[in-house]
Amino acid sequence: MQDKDKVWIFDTTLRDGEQALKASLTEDDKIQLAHTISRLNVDVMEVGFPVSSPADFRSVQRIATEVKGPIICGLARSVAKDIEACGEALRTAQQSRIHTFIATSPLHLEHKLRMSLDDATAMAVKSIKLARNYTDDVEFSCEDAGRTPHWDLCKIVEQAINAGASTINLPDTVGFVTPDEYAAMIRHLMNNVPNIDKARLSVHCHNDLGLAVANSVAAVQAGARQIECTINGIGERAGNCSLEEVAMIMKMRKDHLKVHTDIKSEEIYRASRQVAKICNMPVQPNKAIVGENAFAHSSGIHQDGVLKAQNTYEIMSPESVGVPNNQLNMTSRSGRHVIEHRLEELGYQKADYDMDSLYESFLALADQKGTVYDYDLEAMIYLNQINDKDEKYQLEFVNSASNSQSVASSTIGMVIDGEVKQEAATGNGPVEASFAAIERLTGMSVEMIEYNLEATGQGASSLGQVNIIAKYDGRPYHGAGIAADVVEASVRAMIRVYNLIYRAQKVSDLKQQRKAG
Ligand SMILES: CC(=O)SCCNC(=O)CCNC(=O)[C@H](O)C(C)(C)COP(=O)(O)OP(=O)(O)OC[C@H]1O[C@@H](n2cnc3c(N)ncnc32)[C@H](O)[C@@H]1OP(=O)(O)O
Ligand SMILES: CC(C)C(=O)C(=O)O
Repeated sequence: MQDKDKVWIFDTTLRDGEQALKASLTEDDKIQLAHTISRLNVDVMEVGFPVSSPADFRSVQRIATEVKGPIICGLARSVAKDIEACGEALRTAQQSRIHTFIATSPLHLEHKLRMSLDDATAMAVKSIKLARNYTDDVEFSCEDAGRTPHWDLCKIVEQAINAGASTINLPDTVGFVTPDEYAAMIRHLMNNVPNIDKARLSVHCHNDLGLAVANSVAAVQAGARQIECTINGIGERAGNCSLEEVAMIMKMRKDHLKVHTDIKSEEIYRASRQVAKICNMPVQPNKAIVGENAFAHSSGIHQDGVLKAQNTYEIMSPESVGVPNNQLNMTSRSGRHVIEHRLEELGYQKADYDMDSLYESFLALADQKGTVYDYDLEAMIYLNQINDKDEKYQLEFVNSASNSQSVASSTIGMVIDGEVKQEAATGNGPVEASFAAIERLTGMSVEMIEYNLEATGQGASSLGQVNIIAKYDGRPYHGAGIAADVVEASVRAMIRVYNLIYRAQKVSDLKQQRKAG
């Protein structure tokens, strides 16, 4: 018995998503991503366009052999050689689908394909029949359906279903239509194609006007039961409908939409991080569901609300999408409640500090540097003021050398407690060599958690900004450095980290003394 309220999730991260990447993914990258996507419990996974290159053919073939669970799908134009390559690449899959397509809009027919709708229909029918020799599961897409007259869609879709297609996809290829128009198109087909009950209707939306998710939801409300989407919304141009967003909309608004998916939402965050990393496509911080700020609260009124009842400002729990916890960022927009809460978590009682004066120092520091971290809070309690000018470690000079034929070397000069000292070290690159020299100078070794380099400005006047998160004794420290030279910017960021560690050690000594006394 078919579950009429289930919306199939068709992931196309490795096909449409991959089309948008600057650097190609290796076969191993694709296998790794395919396993991750299958853990999400998607229904179908489109993993490539086998005819397009020998490497794509091989990776589809490997995924078909190695990845179990979802239906493995490949894309093919409505031409015999594409279908044959696709069928061959998918041969070893437990369940396979051939997805074939042809454009149907007057614009694409006239200028791109240079043929009539009847000719395109004949090619589609022939291809679907050929595809059925390889698998019973054939999907047909009317490319640019969003700009195709509805009655034209009806004609080709009816014939495609008669030829053996069991999924009919109506893509808004260029992200042009609005949700009400898209819903009307779905309804038109449902009401006017006589054999429509023999196929599942699918949607594939692009995000050129930022409507991919809204259009997909509108189509589901109108009766579509498959959404094509990608993790983090990656894809051609402005991308595709984002998998995590539609999956969570269906989950969080089941009360209203009355449909569901089989997505294991707790796997979303891991998948998003992996796609961002392997595809080298960072996620914008304010991206819904998976952005760095999606579960971060930065203003006092929100933080106070969340501390009193999490759902005041969180419509879903971070754990439900696999994010370990929410974040209460301490900034100049924070209030006293969150500071008190954080200090309580760190083991402090109200009697340990005077909130009014602490809050004053907090605001001054937050205005100056943005985010205030735990070690800053503790330093405010134990040290009357945080004066960055007389820090323990100060950079005197960086002298690094690197070339493509040998290891890099670096000599760092630092003023430590007023005395100039220098050390040299080697490494795989000048940054690594510099960090090794700093380690020698300070006698302390840190564990690098994150290293981020960004260029600010353009051309000759551009600056490198380096942000580092490094752990020492189990605690993360954040350092930033800016300089025209990226090695120097890295060194400055790392020295900042060492100064914070030194300050935290001083605080810890004072803590011990206070306890003892
Ligand atoms: C909307 C989408 O995302 S569709 C998928 C887009 N993905 C890709 O294009 C990635 C894979 N593509 C490729 O590797 C190559 O473009 C190939 C192998 C498919 C074709 O390469 P080439 O033969 O060199 O052709 P090229 O890409 O320059 O042009 C496309 C040809 O396919 C035709 N074509 C386009 N779509 C279709 C279709 N659905 N069915 C049949 N023919 C089509 C075009 O009209 C053009 O034909 P022409 O050479 O007779 O003018
Ligand atoms: C091939 C189809 C499904 C497509 O990618 C599009 O129309 O955007």
